[in-house]
Amino acid sequence: MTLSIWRYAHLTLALLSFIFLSMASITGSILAFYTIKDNTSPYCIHDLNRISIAQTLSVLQSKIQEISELEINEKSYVKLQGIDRNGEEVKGYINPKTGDILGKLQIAPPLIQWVTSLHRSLFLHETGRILVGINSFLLFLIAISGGILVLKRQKKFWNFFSKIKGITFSQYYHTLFGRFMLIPISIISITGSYLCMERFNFFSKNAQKIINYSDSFDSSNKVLSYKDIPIFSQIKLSEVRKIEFPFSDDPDEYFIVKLKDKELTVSPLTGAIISQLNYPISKRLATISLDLHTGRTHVIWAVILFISCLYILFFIESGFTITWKRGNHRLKNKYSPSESRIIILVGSENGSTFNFAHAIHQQLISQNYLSYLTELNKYQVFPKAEYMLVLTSTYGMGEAPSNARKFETLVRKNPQNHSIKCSVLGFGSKSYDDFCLFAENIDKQIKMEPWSESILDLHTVNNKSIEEFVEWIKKWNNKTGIKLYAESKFYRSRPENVIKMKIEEVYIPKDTKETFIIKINPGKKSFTSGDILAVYPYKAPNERYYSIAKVNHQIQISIKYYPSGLASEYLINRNKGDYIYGKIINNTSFHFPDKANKVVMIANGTGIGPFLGMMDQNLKKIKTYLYCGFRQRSEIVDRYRSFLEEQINKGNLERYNFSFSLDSENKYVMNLLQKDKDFLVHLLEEGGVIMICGALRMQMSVEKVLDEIVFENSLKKCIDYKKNRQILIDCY
Ligand SMILES: Cc1cc2nc3c(=O)[nH]c(=O)nc-3n(C[C@H](O)[C@H](O)[C@H](O)COP(=O)(O)O)c2cc1C
Repeated sequence: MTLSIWRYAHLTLALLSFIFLSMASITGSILAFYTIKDNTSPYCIHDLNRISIAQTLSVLQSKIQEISELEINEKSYVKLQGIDRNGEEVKGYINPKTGDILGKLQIAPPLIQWVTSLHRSLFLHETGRILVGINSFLLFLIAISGGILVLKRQKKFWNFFSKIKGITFSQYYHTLFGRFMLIPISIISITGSYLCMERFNFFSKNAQKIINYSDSFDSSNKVLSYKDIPIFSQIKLSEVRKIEFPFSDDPDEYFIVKLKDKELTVSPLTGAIISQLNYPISKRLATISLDLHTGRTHVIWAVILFISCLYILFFIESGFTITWKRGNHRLKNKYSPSESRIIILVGSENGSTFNFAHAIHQQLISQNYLSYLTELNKYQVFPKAEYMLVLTSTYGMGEAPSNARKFETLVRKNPQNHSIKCSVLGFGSKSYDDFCLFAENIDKQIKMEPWSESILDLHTVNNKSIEEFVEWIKKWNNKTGIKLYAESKFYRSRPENVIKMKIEEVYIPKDTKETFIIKINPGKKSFTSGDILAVYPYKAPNERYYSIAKVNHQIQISIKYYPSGLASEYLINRNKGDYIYGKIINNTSFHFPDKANKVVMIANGTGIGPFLGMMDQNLKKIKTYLYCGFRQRSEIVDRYRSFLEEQINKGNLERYNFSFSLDSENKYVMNLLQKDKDFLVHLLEEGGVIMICGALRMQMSVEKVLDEIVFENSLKKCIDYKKNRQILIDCY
């Protein structure tokens, strides 16, 4: 329960501030990078803590006639203003040990000034600063809630940095890096918030303490040399912010020495401290905050800040990936809970248990079982249920995942009115003491219900083991007589680059479903006719390849239906609006040759599929001819025919010839080729291209015919034309 509260808090805070945080991280990383560059500049003096004010001033005395100001900035650059021995103005960075001028004063480049303003106030002045302050604080809360989530995940405080168990890629790295970045990100956010509050005078600035010392001097006193002023020998340059020098020998003129924590007024005649102004603690904290927030004082810290900014961007990305994956298991059911015979109830925090449940549900639906899939929290009375499958993970100290917390109460409140065959499958990790404890608890509870008929003992799956899951499938199949796939390979995770694609149309002819057409929207994925679509039925790793056509920016596939074929059975049972998983494979060796003078397309059956797209894409109006063999005249052949007529009207196709092997004509595509042999021979001689798509047997017969007719007229054979890419083949 508490895990979820923190998770929602973490997510809500991230949602509230992610735009700001993205901007702040990008600008922050640029500023940190600039600071790193600045901190490694030759003006930067690293051992200021070894040089006293007196040493530097004594060295400068020999070179500079009059010093008006010496300033040491946060990057440890020593800046001097004065007049040299030739009466020229000096304004630049110096080496405090030698007194040499290192270079002229610099200001930040305009881009950095622009980025700084954006980072500090979003160009919105005071309002912007308030927004920045609020979001900094939100970042702090995100870091804290994230830290608590890690603690909850690792269970014990001393396990905070131990191995992370049982989670997905994004979660693993989100947690792993989150632990290390917790401290720097907390510091960035606290200091950012503090600087905002300080800017708006949240803290008292009156806590200044002024101490006056009496100073006795007589008018005969001369200005002391720097080394004789005791405080100058005591204070190191690392302590100094600025020294303002007296304008003349006037006894009312003093050195103003501004240090990190106080300001001293020092008499040049006696060397005595005339007054001391202690800065309020809030100002000192503001300086420390600025040092920590900007990394201006230490290059290593600036590097850590730079890395932290980049990690904040990573956390935003990975955090949203985790959330998206969790939300990606929204349920779409074909049947209602009241009519369904098989009820699958899922308890899952991070979605992996849903993947197993989906695999079962989809198989049941495609075998025409009335299956209903929902979360354990949506438990209700299922009047027609025969089977109930409960798949659930365990979290925390044997607690329920968040979508299963109400289940125990709901079961008590909603007794089923007839007997249901139940079985519970627990998902967990043996690295936790309470392995699958929640599944165990609900298994006991369900078994006690009078309506439940337990058909299997509780079965557990450690670390999402597919083998252990399949063991359960086998047992369940045996008990129920229902045949779910009982091989591990069906449940392995999908290969890379597989995307979800929406089905736009499933065209099943009324006369025979031997061949059907499916249209799919691949989203933004680019492709062309002749490419291949690998389809993954039930998200299983077994893939089935189809040559695709691009028609109206959609994938169009002509599919031969095999009643027990995994993929064709799966696809014929999809509906418009369903999603399938697939991968588009670029098949350059079978793209339309748009530089050829003429193209002949030879196909049989569904091999016509990619050619339909190629002619539709024939914008250059290359003379194209189609020869295609079918078994018999049918509705789908008529559909092809009307598409081809359209293409002829558009000028994309010159002509087409069909043959029907089971008709009275009893002709094959090879017969069509024989008839047009002169045309084909000329076409090849003139550099035209022949493309062949369809069954392997047809390919072999076509090649044989081509060899015969070509051999009569030239010395070349198919193999030679294949080599110079005048014959292109995609057969299966
Ligand atoms: C924070 C956290 C706590 C977990 N606690 C337990 C536990 O107490 N017992 C257990 O058997 N498994 C535990 N697991 C492992 C999960 O139950 C296991 O990885 C499961 O397959 C996740 O399923 P899901 O992705 O559907 O949520 C825990 C995992 C995480 C990340």
